[in-house]
Amino acid sequence: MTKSAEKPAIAVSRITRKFGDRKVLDDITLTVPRGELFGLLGPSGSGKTTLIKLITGIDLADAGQVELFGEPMPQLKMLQTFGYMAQSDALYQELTGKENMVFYGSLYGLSGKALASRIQSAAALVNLTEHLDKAVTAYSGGMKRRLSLAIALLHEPRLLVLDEPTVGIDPVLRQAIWNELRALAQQGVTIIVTTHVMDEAEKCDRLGLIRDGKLIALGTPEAIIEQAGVHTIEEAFIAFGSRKEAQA
Ligand SMILES: Nc1ncnc2c1ncn2[C@@H]1O[C@H](COP(=O)(O)OP(=O)(O)OP(=O)(O)O)[C@@H](O)[C@H]1O
Repeated sequence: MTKSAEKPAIAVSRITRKFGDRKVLDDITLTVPRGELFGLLGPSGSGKTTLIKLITGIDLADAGQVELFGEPMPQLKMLQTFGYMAQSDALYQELTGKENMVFYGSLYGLSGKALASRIQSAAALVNLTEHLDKAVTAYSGGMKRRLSLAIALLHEPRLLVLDEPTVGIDPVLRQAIWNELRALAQQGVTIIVTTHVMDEAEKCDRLGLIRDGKLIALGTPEAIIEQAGVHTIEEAFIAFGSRKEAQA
């Protein structure tokens, strides 16, 4: 076994990111072991997307380090390692769903039968098979999100980085997608997912609660609830948030 084979999927250490004088992320340390379904929960503007961008190497921290599978980020060769679903869909509107998938699949070096078969299974997973030949302009918001998720899954990455993947997706499909994420994690895929939906947070193996750029709690949903002495994640979030304010 090589040294990096023992390393966690994600290791974020002492990350700070400033925009102007404002610390949008403040000294965040976080480790996600391989095969974990990890949720980053926080209100709008708390820093979730910024942290996700630092993990993928799209953005650079002012201080601290990110490693994926033991490799320092950013690194071009690591692009093959993960599938990334951004908060806003990066889709070619005038192309069909399938053409978008062919384009992104070829960026990952997929072609021929392997690409066709991956497109088929990723599209089936998000229930888009019947819509693959329509132009993306004709897709609803939820369909675009589903296509983005299918694209993130195309090259069967061992890490999935998903920024609010279920926004605009109906409850039935949302449930199906979470079941699939769980199944992927069981197969050893590591998943980091941002959400501000409490019932989604409860489906994660572990959660990081983020508020004003600070990690205010970290643990399994049950442990976080217990530690806060409350009954729900929502109540725990409020409890940890007010403790932090009192400390400040
Ligand atoms: N490029 C930028 N320049 C200046 N400020 C930024 C930039 N990107 C993000 N911010 C600010 O950083 C803060 C955190 O933003 P971020 O997008 O990470 O939050 P979030 O938790 O993902 O929110 P949401 O759930 O609404 O997407 C916000 O106040 C945002 O306005």
